[in-house]
Amino acid sequence: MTLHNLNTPGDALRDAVNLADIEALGRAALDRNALEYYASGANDEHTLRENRAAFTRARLRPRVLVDVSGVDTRTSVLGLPLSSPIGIAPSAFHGLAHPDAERATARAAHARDSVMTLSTFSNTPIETVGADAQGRFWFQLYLLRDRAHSRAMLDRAQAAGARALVFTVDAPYLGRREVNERHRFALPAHLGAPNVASRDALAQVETDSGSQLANYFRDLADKTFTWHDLAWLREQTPLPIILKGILTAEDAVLAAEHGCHVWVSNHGGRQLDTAISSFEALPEIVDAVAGRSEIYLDGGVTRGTDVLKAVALGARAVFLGRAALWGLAAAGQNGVERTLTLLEDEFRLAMALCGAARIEHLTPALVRL
Ligand SMILES: Cc1cc2nc3c(=O)[nH]c(=O)nc-3n(C[C@H](O)[C@H](O)[C@H](O)COP(=O)(O)O)c2cc1C
Ligand SMILES: CCCCC(=O)C(=O)O
Repeated sequence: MTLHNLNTPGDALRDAVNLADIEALGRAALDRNALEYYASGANDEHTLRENRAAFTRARLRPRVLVDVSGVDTRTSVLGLPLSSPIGIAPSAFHGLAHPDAERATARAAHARDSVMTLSTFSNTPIETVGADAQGRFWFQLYLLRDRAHSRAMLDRAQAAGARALVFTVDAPYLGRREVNERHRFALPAHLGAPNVASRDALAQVETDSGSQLANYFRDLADKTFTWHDLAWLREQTPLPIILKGILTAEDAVLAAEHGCHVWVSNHGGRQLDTAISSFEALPEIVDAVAGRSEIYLDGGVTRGTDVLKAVALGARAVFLGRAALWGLAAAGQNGVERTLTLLEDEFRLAMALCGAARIEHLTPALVRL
């Protein structure tokens, strides 16, 4: 196994005491093109900031004099055991962060008993990542206008050991990340999107105006898909389906009625600016789903107390978008592992200080919104 530690000395990674320290290391390792792609949100980035602010506003109501000599953070998602309710959200193009790209992320997820969600737009083919993740991965689908191609990706994902299909529903078009428009974000020539297109096809995408990615995605993605079409998707794969990008009780009810699990997300503030934070959307969704489906959340999770608050309010697990990317940029597999470990340790301590020794003890009474 190659371990590239290109930019961050091992000491600096070891000395990182929180995810903000790792973010600083990750940012320092990236060039402007990659950094702006990872960091940006849509338009004025209100939702991007609000995802964090909402967690901070919520206050904890800790219980005391509980035996917390042994705190157990373990849980499961769709039957897959996890060391803690922390997974990795799908993000495109891990090759911008590190030469080991998605392979490093997958190995980290496996090593830490977590789960990685592999983006349709990975720089590494599904099969390679599947081998590294050893069953600890879900596949994220962007439905392409070419349905046969979409179907083929689902078959490949299942054959590679994916345990669920994460169907992203908040991005018929990409949101406008203005800094990417201004600086014409483009995928470097050495990286491809092998699940989706040949390098030649990518090279032909117009780069003279705006973000190459937004231009490319506009032609590729299916924008016609509705709730009625979910029956079609259901027929294409036996995997459990998770709808990623749900923000309202109304849509959560529809998701549950269609037999889907619910991933509460505003895409890290990259799609509809001023959309509600995922943490604030969570309670009405938990109420509406009423136990019919599993509920996950992403957006702004960087502290153990964030994990605790989301789980207390009914999320089965939370997922890391940028936090995982900063770890990957900082030090490849080691960096992602360190990110997961630090957050899990913070979560364990937060549980202990809340008087909760088991995941089942995390209830809404611990949180004042
Ligand atoms: C650089 C980047 C690329 C992303 N690519 C995808 C993607 O390919 N598919 C997808 O469903 N979501 C994608 N997302 C959204 C993430 O899955 C997730 O919803 C979001 O990053 C969570 O917010 P956080 O970054 O604050 O943790 C991407 C996010 C970022 C930052
Ligand atoms: C065409 C890849 C889209 C990736 C994505 O979802 C994002 O940049 O937020």
